[in-house]
Amino acid sequence: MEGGKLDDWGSSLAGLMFIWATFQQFFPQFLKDYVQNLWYKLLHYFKPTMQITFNEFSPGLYRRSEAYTVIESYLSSKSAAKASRLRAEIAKESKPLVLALDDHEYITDNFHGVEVKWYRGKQIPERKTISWSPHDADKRYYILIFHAKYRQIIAEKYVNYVLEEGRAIQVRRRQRRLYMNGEGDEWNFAVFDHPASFDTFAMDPQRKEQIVDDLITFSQGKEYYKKIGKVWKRGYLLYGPPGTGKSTMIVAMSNLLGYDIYDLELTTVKDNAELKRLLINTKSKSIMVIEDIDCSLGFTGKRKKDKNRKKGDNPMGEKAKEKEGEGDESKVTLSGLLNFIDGIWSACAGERIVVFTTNHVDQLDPALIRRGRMDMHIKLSNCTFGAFKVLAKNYLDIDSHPLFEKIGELLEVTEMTPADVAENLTPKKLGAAVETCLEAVIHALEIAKEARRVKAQKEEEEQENETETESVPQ
Ligand SMILES: Nc1ncnc2c1ncn2[C@@H]1O[C@H](COP(=O)(O)OP(=O)(O)OP(=O)(O)O)[C@@H](O)[C@H]1O
Ligand SMILES: [Mg+2]
Repeated sequence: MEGGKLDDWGSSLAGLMFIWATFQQFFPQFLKDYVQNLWYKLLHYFKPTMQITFNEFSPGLYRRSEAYTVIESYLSSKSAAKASRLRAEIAKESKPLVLALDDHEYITDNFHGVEVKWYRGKQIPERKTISWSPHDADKRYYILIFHAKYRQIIAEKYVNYVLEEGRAIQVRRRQRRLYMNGEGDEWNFAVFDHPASFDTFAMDPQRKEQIVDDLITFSQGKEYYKKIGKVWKRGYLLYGPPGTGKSTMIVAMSNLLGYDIYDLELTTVKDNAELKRLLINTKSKSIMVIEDIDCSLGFTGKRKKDKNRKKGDNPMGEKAKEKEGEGDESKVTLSGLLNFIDGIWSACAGERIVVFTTNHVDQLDPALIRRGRMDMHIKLSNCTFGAFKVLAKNYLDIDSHPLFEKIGELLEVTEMTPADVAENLTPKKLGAAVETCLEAVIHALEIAKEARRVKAQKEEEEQENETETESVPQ
């Protein structure tokens, strides 16, 4: 038989098989098995196809198979455009419906020019008694059908591609979680839906772009990290005065990459062993956050080389020293924390970001923030004119205004955090005019400018007094 004819026959048979699959539930099991076997033999004779089945439940396992759920997510992204019968599901509260392939339906997909077919089947077990076991429920499966000559590319590359894409879709759709450590080595979590994003984050646009690029490069760097032999993780140190957006940026990072956040409260961690157990209990695609690292804990033990430090030479600053005196609330040591960040155990869940925040970067032990541990140091500063424009767009939906010039001038000579500017931009009455909000910012900036002038004058006077006292002979 000619190749083309053979293919036509094969396609017709494949079509018949799908019709059979739709009605098979009305026939006894032995007949179903027999017909199915015959079908595949005939199909293979006319068109040398291959197929891979992915079952919903693997024998002996009560959980749905991961491959099945990942394939389901992948196919749902294709189904809306290609399949004719769809199921509608709600993936996340207040999010649009997800359309997925219906039972006994198939769609085609294309991978580098190779056409494959996916079929979603359902097996209905013969029920004699009522049962709650998932093993006795309808069992579904996906069959991937392709021409035998593409065996290598499909089995080796396409299947992996589908699994990776499917996982990425799952991450985008899932509800983000904010984990907190409580008693012992358990994490408690809350579902997390914070709207902060890099689009609305106020900072110098170029620096912002660098940070976003860095994060995206990291999240797509699986192969790169493997190639250079490094654990797939990256550290960011966010530092700057209170109210400059450190915590907000962490949320923006999580929303950008779809990662969960683990907010680690070091002061409640008993010792290094507990810290290690907490680490093991985390999942990948996450951001591990330690806020205010400078006052998170007083280290009761130090790394060997630290033993020679003089008393009072505590690397973690005054607050840490106070804590050290408070007894043995937490016995986590600096070396315990360093191990946590990049010891052998840190590799237990790849694709992880570690973020430290601090208001006093100069008080941190250099070992803690050296490159390799904290790869990118991000300084968050008082509001610049560029940052103000982002806030004005967020809060008042304006790109320009005659009052902008005055605000720009004032921002150059005085300091105000983005948090304060944002508060002044917030309309205090429903329907408040844009001018009123901008004038509130100008007013606040003028007060800050005056306060700064008075402070500078006072300092100058004090200095003059000191100089005079020094020059008066005793
Ligand atoms: N750069 C910014 N862009 C947009 N909003 C900001 C920015 N900085 C601060 N804000 C606003 O100010 C509020 C306080 O900011 P945030 O809590 O992120 O500051 P922080 O640097 O973490 O302060 P702290 O050091 O006190 O923890 C946020 O709710 C946010 O709305
Ligand atoms: Mg904060």
